[in-house]
Amino acid sequence: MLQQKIPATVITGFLGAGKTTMIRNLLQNANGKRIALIINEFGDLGVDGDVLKGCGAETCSEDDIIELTNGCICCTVADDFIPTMSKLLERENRPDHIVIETSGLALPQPLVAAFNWPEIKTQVTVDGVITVVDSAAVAAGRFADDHDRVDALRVEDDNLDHESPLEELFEDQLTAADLIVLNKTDLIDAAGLKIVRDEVASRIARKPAMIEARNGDVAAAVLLGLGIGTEDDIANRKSHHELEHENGEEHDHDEFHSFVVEFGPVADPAGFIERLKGVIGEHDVLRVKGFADVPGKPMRLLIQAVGSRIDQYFERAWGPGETRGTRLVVIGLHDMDEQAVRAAIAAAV
Ligand SMILES: Nc1nc2c(ncn2[C@@H]2O[C@H](COP(=O)(O)OP(=O)(O)OP(=O)(O)O)[C@@H](O)[C@H]2O)c(=O)[nH]1
Repeated sequence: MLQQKIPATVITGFLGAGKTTMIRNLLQNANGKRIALIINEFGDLGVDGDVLKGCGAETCSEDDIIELTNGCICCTVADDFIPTMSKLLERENRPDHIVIETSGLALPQPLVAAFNWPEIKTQVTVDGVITVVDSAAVAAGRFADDHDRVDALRVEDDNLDHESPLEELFEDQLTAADLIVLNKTDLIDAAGLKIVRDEVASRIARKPAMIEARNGDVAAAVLLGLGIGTEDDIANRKSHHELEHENGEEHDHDEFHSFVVEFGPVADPAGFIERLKGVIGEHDVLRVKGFADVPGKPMRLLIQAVGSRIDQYFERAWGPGETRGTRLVVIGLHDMDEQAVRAAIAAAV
């Protein structure tokens, strides 16, 4: 008997838009559907996987959460993604649905195109691509505000054929979408939301549905079961890179840079967060996430910075064999001064 294809939902969106938060919600209201999750992160700390493993949803056990940390999924399709999918499909206990969280810097197009590879196409179909948008960041002009800077760089470097890397990625992720989730609407008012809707609509020729959300709280029935089969249409949703390099030049992430800072205990977390905010603002850091060791506290402190907005909460107890320590991933544009940021964070502790 021919097995039914397993639907796979691709969740994309820029750094910190709320992908992991939405997936966490999804796992907790998946109505008994068994979900396998493939998570890809930029920066190799595996924070998202940790956050999701800790969510305790019965519909997705730790075995069902697979982390791909060898770089952005769009660049490691052949080496990483296809073998992972093949292994998943060989399992006796196949999932009802596969959810893939791309890194915030990934282009969804090569990933979706991989579903046309023969070994995958017969068994899985892309249920839909969902693009999560940080509405507050869009309203603040985050993806459109550095035209001057890019123009200045272009004067310095004739080879620069890109628009702003943030803007380009934002458009590429929207271009791939079957459904757009305008997240973080709690941070803006009605006028801001109108700006976001107009801005998003102006970036894409197709008109996928747009829904609004807070903390990624969207019913599973809305996210899963779109039934689009996006792999058949992905050639019509080309990224800037594909349009510019039809000759097959490799795509890379040279526009962005990430590193991990590690240090000891943070005795004054409130003060540290405040000072970290300053460092982020001064050096235009895009994203910081990781865990801190707060002396006297049995739990580790999760730190999540998106631009200079920082969330923090005690996430889970340090394990018995686990070495306490503070480890943060820092992500910025390629010209971020790593040594200066390292020194500034060290001074902020
Ligand atoms: N105020 C507010 N914060 C949110 C909302 N959704 C997510 N966040 C916060 O935004 C931060 C980033 O959320 P994540 O879900 O980790 O974002 P992500 O897209 O998975 O991030 P990357 O994997 O780094 O690309 C976290 O601190 C979340 O708690 C929202 O609707 N409103």
